[in-house]
Amino acid sequence: MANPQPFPEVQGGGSLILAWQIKHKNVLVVGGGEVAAGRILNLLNADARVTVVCPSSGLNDEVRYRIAQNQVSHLDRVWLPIDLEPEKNVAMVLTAVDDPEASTRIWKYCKQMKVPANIADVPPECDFYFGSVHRDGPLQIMVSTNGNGPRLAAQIRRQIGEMLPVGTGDSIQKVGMLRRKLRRVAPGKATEDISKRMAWMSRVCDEWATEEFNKMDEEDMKVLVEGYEDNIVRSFESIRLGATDPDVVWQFDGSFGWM
Ligand SMILES: C[C@@]1(CC(=O)O)C2=NC(=C\c3[nH]c(c(CCC(=O)O)c3CC(=O)O)Cc3[nH]c(c(CC(=O)O)c3CCC(=O)O)/C=C3\N/C(=C\2)[C@@H](CCC(=O)O)[C@]3(C)CC(=O)O)/[C@H]1CCC(=O)O
Ligand SMILES: NC(=O)c1ccc[n+]([C@@H]2O[C@H](COP(=O)([O-])OP(=O)(O)OC[C@H]3O[C@@H](n4cnc5c(N)ncnc54)[C@H](O)[C@@H]3O)[C@@H](O)[C@H]2O)c1
Repeated sequence: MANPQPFPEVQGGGSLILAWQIKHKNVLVVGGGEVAAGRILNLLNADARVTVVCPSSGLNDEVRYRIAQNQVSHLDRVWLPIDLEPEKNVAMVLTAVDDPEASTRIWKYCKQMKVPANIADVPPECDFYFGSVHRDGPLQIMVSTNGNGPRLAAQIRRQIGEMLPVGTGDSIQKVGMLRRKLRRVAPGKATEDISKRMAWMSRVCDEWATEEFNKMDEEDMKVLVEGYEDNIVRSFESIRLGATDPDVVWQFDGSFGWM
């Protein structure tokens, strides 16, 4: 039966998928094996400040490399409650250890100290799950199966990645540059300024193809933003052809380019 309400239907049982801004915050990773190595890479990609607590004898090559490169700090021992002292300002704990009792101890202590934690492999001891992430510059797509099939999540993530046109990340980067340029040109903070900026930017995103953003250079951006005050969104084609009327895509001058 069709949904009688005009509002989206609630589908409980999912996760709240967010993009956690962990940049420059302290994260404690317990364990230094293969799973820890994957988690550390995710954290470094998000500019977190990472401390790994793990006896040297247990480090795998990748974690050892991150430590040697000073990409992460290292405590050469097993986890201790002092690792979560309030002055250490730990924003998040990730454990990837092969000792379930230690894992549960760490989880309970994290709850006592009110620090969000993920205990790899133990869903009931996770404030949040990891997902499989496709990364292309500023673009991140996370696939979660909500604990049903992590390996399938990785397969789906690969399929999604293969579907996307080459250069999608670069196109998004350009949109980011355009939005920053627009806010420099029109920095207003009043509600009507924000509404106008958002409406114009939404039109640009709807009217321009992703590949056109990819090709857009500094000069194109400048010309496009010049239309902002008058609420004009010129097409990529008209900008490249140098036409001034936004509705005139191309005016034939009879020259076929010979004059
Ligand atoms: C996505 C990914 C991210 C990452 O880890 O970074 C991730 N697991 C990955 C791989 C993977 N994990 C496991 C296998 C072996 C094959 C298999 O069992 O399927 C493989 C495949 C492999 O190794 O190839 C074993 C496993 N995993 C969990 C349990 C416990 C359980 O299910 O109860 C068991 C043991 C089951 C048992 O005892 O038999 C639990 C979790 N694993 C999650 C995330 C969370 C749910 C995410 C979701 O559902 O989408 C959740 C709930 C908690 C968490 O850990 O955050 C990463 C792929 C990254 C990538 O490659 O892109
Ligand atoms: N969720 C997932 O994606 C996923 C996938 C595969 C495995 N796992 C599970 O994650 C855990 C880790 O897997 P792995 O392959 O990295 O194992 P691993 O054996 O390679 O690494 C375990 C690490 O934990 C360290 N360690 C053990 N006790 C410790 C303690 N008290 N304090 C600090 N460090 C300690 C060891 O020295 C070692 O570095 C296992 O429980 C595994 O079953 C999870």
